[in-house]
Amino acid sequence: MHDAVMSALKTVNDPELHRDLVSLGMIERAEVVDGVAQIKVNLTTPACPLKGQIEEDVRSAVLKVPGVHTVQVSFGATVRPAAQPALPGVKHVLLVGSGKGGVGKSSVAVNLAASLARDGARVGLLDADVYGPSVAHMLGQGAARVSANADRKMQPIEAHGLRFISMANLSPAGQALVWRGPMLHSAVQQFLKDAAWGELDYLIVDLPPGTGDVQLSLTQTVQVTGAVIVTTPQDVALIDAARAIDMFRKASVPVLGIVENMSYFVAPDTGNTYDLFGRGGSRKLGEQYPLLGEVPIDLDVRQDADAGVPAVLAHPQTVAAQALISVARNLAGQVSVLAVNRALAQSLEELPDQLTVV
Ligand SMILES: Nc1ncnc2c1ncn2[C@@H]1O[C@H](COP(=O)(O)OP(=O)(O)OP(=O)(O)O)[C@@H](O)[C@H]1O
Repeated sequence: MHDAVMSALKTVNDPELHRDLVSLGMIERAEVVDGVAQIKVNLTTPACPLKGQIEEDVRSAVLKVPGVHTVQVSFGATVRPAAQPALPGVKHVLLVGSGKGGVGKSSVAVNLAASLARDGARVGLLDADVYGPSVAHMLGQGAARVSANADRKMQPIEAHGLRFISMANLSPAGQALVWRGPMLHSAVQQFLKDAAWGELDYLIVDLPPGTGDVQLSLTQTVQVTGAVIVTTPQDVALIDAARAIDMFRKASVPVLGIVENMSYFVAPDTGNTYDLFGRGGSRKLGEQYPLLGEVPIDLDVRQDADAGVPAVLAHPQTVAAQALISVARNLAGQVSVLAVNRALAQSLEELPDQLTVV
């Protein structure tokens, strides 16, 4: 019976990875007792965007096995690391960048991090927007101060199920930073390497807007899995977003997708939708970059940020929060695809050596 169930599961493909669940090592348990099959699928991310579809496909495949009348599907998740871990204990470093300031990059970074943590991932958030650090404020921790632990490492602050570090928690409130490139480089290095991040599935980095020293320094300091570009849909923002994409391309950082923020506005009184800045404009950036989602302008996103609770936690049912949750899941899906494909490519590279040994 077990063999028959495994054969049935071999016909189910992960919709994003395009390989079957058995070869991908995603079947953690497959048991049948008195006609009841219990299947536990170990997803490649707890924020899997296609969990529902996988559940349906597993159920219908296993129901075809003679003698099975009920299928119970449960899920676990283990995030697959990049070929080389970014930092000790950190599986993926994901950069959130933008060409221009004010497009909602920090809001997206904070909500992405909170959404991934809400789905069960271990998440860190590094506010590398050293000139305008807003992450601490958006997480309601503007007054908190970073302390050193027993190993004299910076201890990230915990809030809303994630860990974060921001320059705002190091420098006295309200003081501007007047630092030159090399100092910024070393500050970012310290945030990354001298902080006790612990075990993380994703370390989200909120970059300063544009294409400057901090961005370059980060891509050179650690093995980054990929970058997300946040833009608004109007042409002036897209021109700068294209520049940011080009910077990542030159630094060999894969662009995992685009987030179109302030994409449209739904009037709360009439329900009418207005495309204030020309919704869908980010498609002009090119077909090769997945559009991770379109986030509308929403009063809650701004008010929740000012109240220190990310909208995906404070008002998860609103259209904007749902869009942000879906952006986070689509991003997690892209990361899984990249990690699994890299692991496969690596195992293929190793194959000739193994054959020689045999
Ligand atoms: N979808 C949205 N709906 C409503 N308000 C938003 C939305 N996205 C961002 N905002 C608001 O717009 C303002 C700017 O957002 P945010 O600070 O995230 O932008 P940014 O791109 O990180 O800016 P900078 O690069 O200058 O740091 C904030 O007040 C934020 O609350």
